[in-house]
Amino acid sequence: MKVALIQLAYGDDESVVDRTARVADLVGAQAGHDLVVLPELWAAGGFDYTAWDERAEAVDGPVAQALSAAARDARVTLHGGSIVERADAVDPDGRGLWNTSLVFAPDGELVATYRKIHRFGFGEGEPTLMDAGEDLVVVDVPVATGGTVPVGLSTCYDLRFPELYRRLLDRGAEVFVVPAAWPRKRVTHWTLLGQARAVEDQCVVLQCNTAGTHARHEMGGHSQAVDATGKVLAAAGLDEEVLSIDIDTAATSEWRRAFPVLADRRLS
Ligand SMILES: NC(=O)CCC(=O)C(=O)O
Repeated sequence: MKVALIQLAYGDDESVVDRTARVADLVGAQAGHDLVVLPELWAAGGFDYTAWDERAEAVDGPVAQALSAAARDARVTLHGGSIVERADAVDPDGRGLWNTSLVFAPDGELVATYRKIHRFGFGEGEPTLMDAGEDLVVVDVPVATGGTVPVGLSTCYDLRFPELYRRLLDRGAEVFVVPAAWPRKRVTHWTLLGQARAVEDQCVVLQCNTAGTHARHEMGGHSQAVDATGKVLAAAGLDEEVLSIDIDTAATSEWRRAFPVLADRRLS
């Protein structure tokens, strides 16, 4: 499976319209990959809390439409990072906004949505402004060499909750995708936890972080692809960068057979 992780950098001065056009061009340049991944909340701004309400949109809103067209033009499965989703049907006790990932097929069809389950902010930001997602999502991504790969979805702060990944594993995931807006000051946790999830669940982990500084938060970059043995296949630095990785997906089941630690679980 050929994967591109687009570690996007942005600041406070670029409009959402300009950033969306730039992202569409970056996705367009990834034709030939099976799966292209963008970071969390790249259009709304990962830590730009005050802009989220104004930048919220439906899953068929302007950013989603641009992503759909970009997936179709490049003929790739596109994990569009996430948007601030505003839904039509809202629980009267809820906030009516979610941090929602959108996955588009190579024909541009929206094939999966995932609402971030663990909200980051300790009483600020996400927990006060957004509702928590409840549903686990595993999506089958087609690969040019034949067949599909089951990919489990998660977002940023979710990475700190290993039980989520165990449940995705139990739903058949062989790859975990983690788009993020993870700050530089905790980036060692980001790289370490990604490798831990790969080792403990014997899954490939694809982490796509944000770069640059926005809303006074310096982002950590260091996107990475980790194989099911915990080996780092590719790693980015601090700046905007696209990682292109060829993943041997058959190696995951070979490793699970050779080192069958998951068969020794006793508390599932
Ligand atoms: N956007 C996020 O979920 C940030 C998570 C984070 O900074 C952390 O877990 O540390």
